[in-house]
Amino acid sequence: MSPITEEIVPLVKQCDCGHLHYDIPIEQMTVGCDAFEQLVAYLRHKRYEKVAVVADDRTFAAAGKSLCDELENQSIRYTICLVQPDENGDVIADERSIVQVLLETPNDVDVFVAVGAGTIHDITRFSSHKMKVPFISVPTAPSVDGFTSMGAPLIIRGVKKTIQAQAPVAVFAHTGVLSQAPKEMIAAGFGDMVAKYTSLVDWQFAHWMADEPYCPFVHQLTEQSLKACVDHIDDIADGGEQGIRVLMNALLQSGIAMLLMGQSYSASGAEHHLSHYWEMEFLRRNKRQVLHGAKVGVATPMIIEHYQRVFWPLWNKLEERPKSIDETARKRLKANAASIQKLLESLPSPGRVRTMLEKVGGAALPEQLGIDLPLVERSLREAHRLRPNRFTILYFLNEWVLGT
Ligand SMILES: NC(=O)C1=CN([C@@H]2O[C@H](COP(=O)(O)OP(=O)(O)OC[C@H]3O[C@@H](n4cnc5c(N)ncnc54)[C@H](O)[C@@H]3O)[C@@H](O)[C@H]2O)C=CC1
Ligand SMILES: O=C(CO)COP(=O)(O)O
Ligand code: NI
Repeated sequence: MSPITEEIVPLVKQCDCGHLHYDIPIEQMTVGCDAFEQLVAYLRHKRYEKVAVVADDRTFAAAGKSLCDELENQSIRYTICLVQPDENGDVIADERSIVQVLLETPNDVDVFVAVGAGTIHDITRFSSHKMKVPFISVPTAPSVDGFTSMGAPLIIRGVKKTIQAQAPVAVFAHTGVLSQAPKEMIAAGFGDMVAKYTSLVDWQFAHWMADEPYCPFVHQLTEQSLKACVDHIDDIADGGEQGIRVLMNALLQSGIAMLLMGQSYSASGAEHHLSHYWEMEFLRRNKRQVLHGAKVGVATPMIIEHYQRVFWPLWNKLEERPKSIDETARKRLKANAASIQKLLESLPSPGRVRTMLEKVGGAALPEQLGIDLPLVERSLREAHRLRPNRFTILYFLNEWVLGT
């Protein structure tokens, strides 16, 4: 166990929110410079003899090679699958990558080891789950909060869908590898955390307005991770060991929060839907991908702005638009009016979020990432449809109030 899971497990047992919480299958979580030695000891302890390492060219160079050397030295049998990039040079968590992993993995494998960032993890998470084999996580960059979650956001026939699969049985994050990761990936990890400002607001709103399952403990875990990153923004911007540890632990904890719900409510709201929409559009246009955390980072202040400029004035006038929402929704809005107002007021200003993103070396505006204004505007009208079962303020605004 790790300090994170040691603290969380007993608290989950006490949680009385009334919702099912998934068990945390993660037996060991190491964030340190001896991560690879610990991984080998774990493999021995579990008697995992046939290991399938999944990486891509870059993550193999960053960590896979030295990990495989260690396996070799310890006479542990392994195969390597280097997932191929697409025509644009991007490794994508899609059908082709999954089939490659399934084809290149022996049927009698004991355990998978995902050596990479978010994409390699999701490919491995899904493939290992389908083969009914556990997987071990070796993050190569603190770029997303998906290492410990159970969902695999995949591109299937060009559409980004999240399929619940499995969480890793152990995580071995090498601090030496993480601090050598490209600076943009560290900034992206911070962006994925900043996105929790709006995802948590959307989640709370969804609970009040649409009775979506909600858990205050999971909310608190996520908020705590966000706060740790904001409080240590200078360390994260420095890129030193202390900042990398804070960021990585926050990302791992937010992933566990998702895992507990078996859903990404806590970590992914309208800002993520914009990002997914842009990602799909870039694939259609054959444009090089932009890091997930960079996209959700710039989408966060945009969503805050949109809620303040569009939702708030309309919400105040809902009484004058009797046809726009039904009676149940109107009653719920009335009952929660003060809380919703407080919730929106709790959000930081868009300017403050942009300043934070810039401080860690990230982009603050979509155009800096090559996301043009017409695409931004279209996504604000349509992105919520990517997740028809995920209620957000954007969903409410577009489907219930404006009827777009
Ligand atoms: N499962 C979940 O709950 C979550 C999944 N995600 C998913 O994760 C994906 C994005 O993952 P990211 O980590 O942003 O990017 P990524 O995994 O696509 O990696 C981007 C690039 O960075 C390279 N890279 C990774 N580590 C490196 C290192 N140490 N040195 C040099 N290059 C390195 C990779 O080879 C790749 O070319 C998206 O598909 C997103 O939807 C994001 C959050 C949560
Ligand atoms: O990126 C995520 C959390 O940071 C999860 O995204 P989904 O909601 O698309 O699974
Ligand atoms: Ni994310």
